Amino acid sequence: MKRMIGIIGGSGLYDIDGLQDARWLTLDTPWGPPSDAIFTGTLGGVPLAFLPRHGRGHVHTPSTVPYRANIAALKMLGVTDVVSISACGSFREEMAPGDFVLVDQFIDRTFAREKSFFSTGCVAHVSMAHPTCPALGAEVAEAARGAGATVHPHGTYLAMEGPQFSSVAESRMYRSWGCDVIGMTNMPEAKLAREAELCYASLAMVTDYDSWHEGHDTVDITEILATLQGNSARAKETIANLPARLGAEHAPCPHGCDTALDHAIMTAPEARDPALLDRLKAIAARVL
Ligand SMILES: CSC[C@H]1O[C@H](OP(=O)(O)O)[C@H](O)[C@@H]1O
Ligand SMILES: Nc1ncnc2[nH]cnc12
Repeated sequence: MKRMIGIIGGSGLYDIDGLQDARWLTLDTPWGPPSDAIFTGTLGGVPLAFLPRHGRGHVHTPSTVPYRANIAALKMLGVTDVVSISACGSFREEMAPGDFVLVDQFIDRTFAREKSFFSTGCVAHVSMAHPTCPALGAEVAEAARGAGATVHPHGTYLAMEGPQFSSVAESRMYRSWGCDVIGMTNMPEAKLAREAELCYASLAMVTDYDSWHEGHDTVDITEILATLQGNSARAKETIANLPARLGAEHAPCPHGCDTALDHAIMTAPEARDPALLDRLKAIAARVL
């Protein structure tokens, strides 16, 4: 099938350069409108859709980002591969501000968000044992290295509710749990991408040492913004490198991202809610 790259831009990344035939598309989904219009076009001959996660001007808090609408809108546009770009704090000395981390595991501590497209009348359980696509992630990591970034190839991301940052005690606790980085937005985004059978990779840009590091100030937004400004050119170059690495064809995912719903739906056909099924067609038509 034809590939379409979807980029979800995090804090500090509200647009991208170099798209051909570019236009901002306003879309609606069965879960309401996404965070903003979606910037679509082609980059290096590959169709690409860019969505600023918080909206242009940074309107949505991590809790109010319409995660379901964002993933549904990308799926409805024909996106096959989602690359999530985020700012994060670091729990590791060696994951220093300015470095990039290819996140491949999550601990989800968010609690005030809708986390599934499925619901009463159509229940589904997808696997999140391996929450990101290793094949897509490997290309994203190389694209970032090609942009001159120091890239750590693995990382466990603690997803916190926010919007306040962690206390020193929380920061130490997450570190003791073995987490590598912390942010407020990759969950439920990764879960929803899996439900929508999209390959999903998360590239997190370290902006600070959160609040555990005795040799550094506790995290504050001024430090984060300064690091983000320094990093945005690298993030944009990473995106520019992606089409050549990924190519125009999306082969069946060797890790099964695009068949995640094969055995996931539990609800008997005769017990399914027709109104919910109607909405679910936007993301799960393949199995309904
Ligand atoms: C700007 S600091 C906190 C904010 O930044 C990150 O957002 P994103 O993941 O969209 O880059 C973090 O998760 C918080 O939402
Ligand atoms: N320390 C931190 N905690 C949560 N989200 C972040 N985003 C960037 N730095 C962060």
